[in-house]
Amino acid sequence: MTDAVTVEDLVVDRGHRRVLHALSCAVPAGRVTGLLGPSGSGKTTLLRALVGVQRVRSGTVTVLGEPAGSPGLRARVGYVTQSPSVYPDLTVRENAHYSAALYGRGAREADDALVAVGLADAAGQLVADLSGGQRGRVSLACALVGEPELLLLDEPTVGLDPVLRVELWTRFAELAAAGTTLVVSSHVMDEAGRCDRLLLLREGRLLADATPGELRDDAGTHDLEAAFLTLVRRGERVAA
Ligand SMILES: Nc1ncnc2c1ncn2[C@@H]1O[C@H](COP(=O)(O)OP(=O)(O)OP(=O)(O)O)[C@@H](O)[C@H]1O
Repeated sequence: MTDAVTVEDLVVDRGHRRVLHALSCAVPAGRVTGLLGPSGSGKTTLLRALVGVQRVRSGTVTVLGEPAGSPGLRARVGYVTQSPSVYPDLTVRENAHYSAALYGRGAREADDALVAVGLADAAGQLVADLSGGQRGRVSLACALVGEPELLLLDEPTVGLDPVLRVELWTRFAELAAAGTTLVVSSHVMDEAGRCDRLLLLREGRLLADATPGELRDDAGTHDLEAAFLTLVRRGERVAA
């Protein structure tokens, strides 16, 4: 299996503090990789480094064979930030169609993206009138419409009800099956089981790079949250 992303010895400082400590990892192509870890562990910072918008102190980040942030990657990498990047004074459909135009796609792709995020019925509504969860889904639709090879999603399921969460994870699996590489950050461990591979971050260090099954076997528990805690405690014992 080839890797869509490789990170080697990545060091990032933010606000005079070291946020990523010589982090090395890889993201397999055509799979859903979960980026899991507590709040403040460095998930967003790592995603920003993959997009190429994060100032890095040292290390290398290679994305789809090119250095992260290379101009040639702009149309090949989609990034959905935690706060929705949408136009509130446009309707849902207008937002999707505008993004489609930017990516050289048509109205059909824009409408398909709205169906994929469950917003077809809200297409005529102004984004300003939507709930936070709905706005997040408009943002996701705007990234999907460009059909990027690598899709980076920062906590895309926050604020969504359980039905929508399951539907979106199903959609992520479908995208991966069609060849898209996805990196999905979350601090909800019950979502970890839906990923093909997991990168577990804690305080800017990689605690584990494994499949959910490997993690369960290693920690001797079926519960991924418990497995994560076992790894944390093991790390603390080693450090002590
Ligand atoms: N703009 C900034 N300036 C200075 N420090 C920052 C900035 N943004 C984040 N940090 C710090 O970097 C560290 C990692 O933050 P990051 O946002 O990457 O974590 P995260 O795992 O994505 O958290 P969350 O799940 O809460 O979004 C934190 O200690 C945070 O305080």
